[in-house]
Amino acid sequence: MTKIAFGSDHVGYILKPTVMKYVESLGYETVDYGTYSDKRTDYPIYGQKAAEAVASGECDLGVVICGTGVGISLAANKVKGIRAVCCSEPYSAQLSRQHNNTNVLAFGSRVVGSELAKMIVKDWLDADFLGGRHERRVDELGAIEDNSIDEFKKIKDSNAKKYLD
Ligand SMILES: O=C(CO)[C@H](O)[C@H](O)[C@H](O)COP(=O)(O)O
Repeated sequence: MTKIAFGSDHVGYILKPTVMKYVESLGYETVDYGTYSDKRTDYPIYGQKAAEAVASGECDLGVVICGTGVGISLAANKVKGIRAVCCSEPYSAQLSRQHNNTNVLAFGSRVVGSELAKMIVKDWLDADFLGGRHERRVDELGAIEDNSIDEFKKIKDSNAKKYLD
């Protein structure tokens, strides 16, 4: 069963249980990496926890929530191997999976209500990475992260079959 890591700060905590319950109703397993109350705390802590669960393979994907989604998405993206998207509508969520192979979704409980949050999560989870030319670009993101972009460009310029699209 696909396992989804959840993380939030105190503001995202307001929306998190509703979204977790909905994701479970879709047939996914969920794991809550905190925070576990509305006591003021800091989003980087929980963005990192959820992102590391995805990066390590402990979970398959992650959903992180703060006030706007911005701060906690920034935190998640600091973890190697994480491609976190912050969005407030389903279209970007879907395309972020199809084109960018995102593995963490972020949004803000001060920005979206529970019903729109459910739509965003469902469209994100339902979408699949399209590969092809998009794979080259995602690999390029990884090369930047690994500080190996020069090596990557050699592979790309060699017209490696993988990147002919
Ligand atoms: O919404 C945010 C901007 O990214 C943060 O993630 C926090 O949720 C927000 O800054 C918390 O604000 P508070 O005034 O400390 O409750």
